[in-house]
Amino acid sequence: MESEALLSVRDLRIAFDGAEAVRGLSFDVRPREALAIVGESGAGKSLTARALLGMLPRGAATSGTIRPDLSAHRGRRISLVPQDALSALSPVHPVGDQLAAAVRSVAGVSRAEARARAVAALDRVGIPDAARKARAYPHEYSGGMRQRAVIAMATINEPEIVVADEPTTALDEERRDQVLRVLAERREAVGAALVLVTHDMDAVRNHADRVLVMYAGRLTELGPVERVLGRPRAPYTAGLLASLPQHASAGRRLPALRGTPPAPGAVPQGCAFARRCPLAVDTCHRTEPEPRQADGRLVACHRWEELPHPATQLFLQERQPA
Ligand SMILES: Nc1ncnc2c1ncn2[C@@H]1O[C@H](COP(=O)(O)OP(=O)(O)OP(=O)(O)O)[C@@H](O)[C@H]1O
Repeated sequence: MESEALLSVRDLRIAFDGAEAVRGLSFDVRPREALAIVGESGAGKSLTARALLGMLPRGAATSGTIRPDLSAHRGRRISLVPQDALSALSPVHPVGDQLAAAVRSVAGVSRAEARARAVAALDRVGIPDAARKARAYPHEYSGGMRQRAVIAMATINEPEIVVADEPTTALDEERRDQVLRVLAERREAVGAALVLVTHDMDAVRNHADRVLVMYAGRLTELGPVERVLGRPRAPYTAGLLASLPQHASAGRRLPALRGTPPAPGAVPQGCAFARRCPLAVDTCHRTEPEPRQADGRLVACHRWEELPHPATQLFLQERQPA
């Protein structure tokens, strides 16, 4: 496994004022794979993604290792597609100039050549009339087009890894899949791996090879998408999937995870999910489970063998009054 890693994260910890938001996370990113990171708000997904880029917020204290360290090669070997395209583009320069500048920051090419590459890159992400649009400013683009331009920017220098942090959250539903398809197409064309932070399980199903499920700053489950989503082994993953709208039906309540995740610095002893877990026993409240290999994935749960399949009912019953 080590030898196939493009990037290895080991025992990553990220804390603010002593409160750990990421608590000992280890995983690999493999060449050309699409790795999705999912979990409820506050799980530490964005921090993890940004740590790969060396773009953590001020005040973050980190330990552990990320190898190789690509933070000095941002825009070349590793690039970011953020949630908000406007934060990735300068408002005061035409989009084509920004792409051309990105090209010239790595390749010793003429202005004309950089410009031609910028236009071609915009064309490839489906910007109509790319030569003209290259002269326009970001505010003259629609939201979906801006996000495509950012994808063009993030892939123009053929990086090894593209990190996309909720890249479609700001878009309407119709545009989301289009933008994800463009992202998949471009990163495949340049041979880059993708790390995709998302809340959208359809995006995971349609666009990722493996999925890392995070809870309270830790790995809960990590493995191939079809295995993990098809038959989750961690109760948390099962609860997350059970909470999706497709499990609601006439006259039935939507199954749901009770409660909320613990805040950094207030994580209880034992498994951080135990208080919300329908399968928790004493051990779960005492000892934090370490990730281990089980059924073709990594799972951090003392009770993974007891989880029924499908587990939806387990979460539905939890919500019903006694
Ligand atoms: N700049 C910061 N200062 C202090 N604490 C922070 C900061 N950024 C993040 N945190 C803490 O780390 C936790 C995890 O943040 P992160 O952005 O990684 O969550 P996330 O899983 O990406 O959530 P979301 O899905 O809402 O984006 C936050 O809930 C917060 O407690």
